Amino acid sequence: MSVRVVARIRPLLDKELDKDTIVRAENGPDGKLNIVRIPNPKKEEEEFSFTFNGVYDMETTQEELFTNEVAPHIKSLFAGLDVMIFAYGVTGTGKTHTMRGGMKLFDRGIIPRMLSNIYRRGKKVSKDSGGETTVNVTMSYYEIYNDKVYDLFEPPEQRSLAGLPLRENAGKTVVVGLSERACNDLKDFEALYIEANNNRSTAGTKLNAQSSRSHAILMVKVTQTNGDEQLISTASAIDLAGSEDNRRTDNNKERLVESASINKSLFVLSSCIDAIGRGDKRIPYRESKMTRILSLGQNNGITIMILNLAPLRSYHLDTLSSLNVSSRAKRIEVREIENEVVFTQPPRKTAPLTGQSIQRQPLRPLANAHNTHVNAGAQKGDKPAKAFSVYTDKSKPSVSRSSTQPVRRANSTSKRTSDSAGNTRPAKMARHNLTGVRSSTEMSSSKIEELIERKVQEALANRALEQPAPSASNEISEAVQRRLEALEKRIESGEAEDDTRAEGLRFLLMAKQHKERGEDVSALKMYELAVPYFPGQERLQKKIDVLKAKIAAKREGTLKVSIPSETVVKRTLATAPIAQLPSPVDSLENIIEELEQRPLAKVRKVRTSAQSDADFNGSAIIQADEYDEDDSFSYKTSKSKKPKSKSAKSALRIFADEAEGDAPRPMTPKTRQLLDIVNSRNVAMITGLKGVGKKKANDLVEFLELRNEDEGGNIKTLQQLEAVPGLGKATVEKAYKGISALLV
Ligand SMILES: Nc1ncnc2c1ncn2[C@@H]1O[C@H](COP(=O)(O)OP(=O)(O)OP(=O)(O)O)[C@@H](O)[C@H]1O
Repeated sequence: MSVRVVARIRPLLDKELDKDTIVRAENGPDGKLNIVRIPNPKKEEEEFSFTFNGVYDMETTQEELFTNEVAPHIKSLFAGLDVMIFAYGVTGTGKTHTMRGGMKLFDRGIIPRMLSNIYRRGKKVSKDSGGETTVNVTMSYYEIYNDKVYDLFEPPEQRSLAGLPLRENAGKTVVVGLSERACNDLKDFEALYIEANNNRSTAGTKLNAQSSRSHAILMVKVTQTNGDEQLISTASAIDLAGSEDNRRTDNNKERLVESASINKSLFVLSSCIDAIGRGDKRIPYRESKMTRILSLGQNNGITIMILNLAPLRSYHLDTLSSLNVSSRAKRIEVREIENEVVFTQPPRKTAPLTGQSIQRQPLRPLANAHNTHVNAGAQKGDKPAKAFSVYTDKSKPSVSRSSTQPVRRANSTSKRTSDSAGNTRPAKMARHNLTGVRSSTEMSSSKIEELIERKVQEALANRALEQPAPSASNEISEAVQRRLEALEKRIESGEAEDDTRAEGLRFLLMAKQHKERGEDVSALKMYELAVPYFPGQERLQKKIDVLKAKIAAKREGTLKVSIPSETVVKRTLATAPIAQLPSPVDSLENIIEELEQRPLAKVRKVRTSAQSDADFNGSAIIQADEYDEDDSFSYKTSKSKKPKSKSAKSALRIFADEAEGDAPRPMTPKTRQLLDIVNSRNVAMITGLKGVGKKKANDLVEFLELRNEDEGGNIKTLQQLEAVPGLGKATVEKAYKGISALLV
């Protein structure tokens, strides 16, 4: 089954009533509303049309959207399928309104309605089983802000600056150290949801008075227990931050950096969608945390993408861009595989699923010691869970390691070694239709590859998880704690700036890679994303100008004639044959020219929204539950230097910052930049290093992933880098020398 992609056009806001609208919904040949039409920005008399699985026009109510798109899948959730719904679109187009909604009962968004529905269905399931099945609901809620993961149950002032790490386990992305809270009813949920939303990063921008500056991910885990059988499935609701054209937002520096991060992750998402569409072997999931978590095309269950659109002309080019991305997303296949029922021990009477028990470990030690942490947690059954799998519903025992489950697995208190060895693992009861899927004898080569890749990932993750837990855990925790504190102090005292520079450098690297591949539009985008990090950099600006000129010249020289996925419709008689009309992709290239012509707005002082997050009134949910008719529930770059000769002398100099004598010397900026890139674990960036190919980059990232955090996690010196298997001195030297070429 493919990702279901539906578009929702928001109504005009009061302040927009006199504005020109250009987006309209239309019936398809089957009589269903499933087409979005928008004029060609270059030729008003032509229209582009995009077909979706469903289109919701300005009049659509919250209830209609929920009833049509989400309610039918709650049954599937209880049948063991994971459900993921995410809202995508430009800033100010209604993503948060769609997912969270307003205060009034009728205005509630998908999330509160979904919870309401889950509780109702839970009661029904329990009733229908004569009380034998118990249903428990827990939730986790986190945001990805500036590419860092933060638990939304953690107030911002208590967050570790580094955020929570991600790990791959059993083919799924795991947020290590994320808390999971029990919410037995709507009242619990309401309290938790409001509390967490108050911790979300929002701010006022010119385009949206209360703009989400982060991607917010809500995970609702439904656990059904009947005797010693347990079925866990997860509903995820994701409110992505909106892409922004900073020439329209009047963003200040802080907003610009956020914006660059948002735009980068959304760019990576569209690159992933493109790569999946092309059938590439390598999908660039790892280039942003958001795409790692979404794992589009790798996840199982049901995936629904809601494309939010503003009908206004002022959004024209942005709207076209998001229509292009999302119309391609509907070709992504999602395996409709249910989670398996697993056997557990009978429920413990002392099960802690009451009230708002917090099922988490202190955050700080976790941030550095997650590998051993997870293991330790698995061995000490009485301790609260130390890690929560983002997609905890797979049947592997290691995944369901949260000791906070109302019912534990038969071996949840036993050692992980026996657990993961598989010999003593209790038999799983595969659901019949799952068996059907697995017993398929016709396995395509891509499926085999996928299977192998998954197995390798599992093996790697298990290896990481099975590293022996430290015996003197208290001592180590303290050591880790000290290191974290030192790290935080260093960050507070200015290293955060380095982080930011490294982020800017990342964009430059990606730009360079795109340029080398001849992808000029993408390269331009990356250079533009780098601008906020290197304000006033003339050379960067020159690169942008040269690329723009190149793109414009290319476009004029060879007008593309292909119309990839969608149709161009003439509204009036036009003389040009359809085949010669620019495709939507062409129009995207035109964006640049269009933007060039716009005057750069002066940076205005940005209002930080004084409004509290009062957009959601939980009591409305409770009220709703009572309604029967509610059926739902520069840095100063080292100036480009002349290439150094490959003399032994130069090699010595390269390593002089740490190699001479016993005491390490202070790190040179070039070394720091090289190590920043390496430690970013970003394959695309690492591949941008001179002399480092894809294989080396992948091996390096894998090495870093497996490296025990207690040994330092990151590579700290060039010598350590040299020692990485598969690299060696010559490669490191080459990469080091190539660094200056990457700088502007
Ligand atoms: N369907 C709708 N009906 C009524 N008002 C809406 C609708 N969709 C959006 N709005 C209003 O439009 C404004 C912007 O919506 P919202 O904050 O949800 O956008 P967003 O896409 O989440 O933006 P950002 O990416 O900046 O967070 C809000 O005032 C919201 O109440």
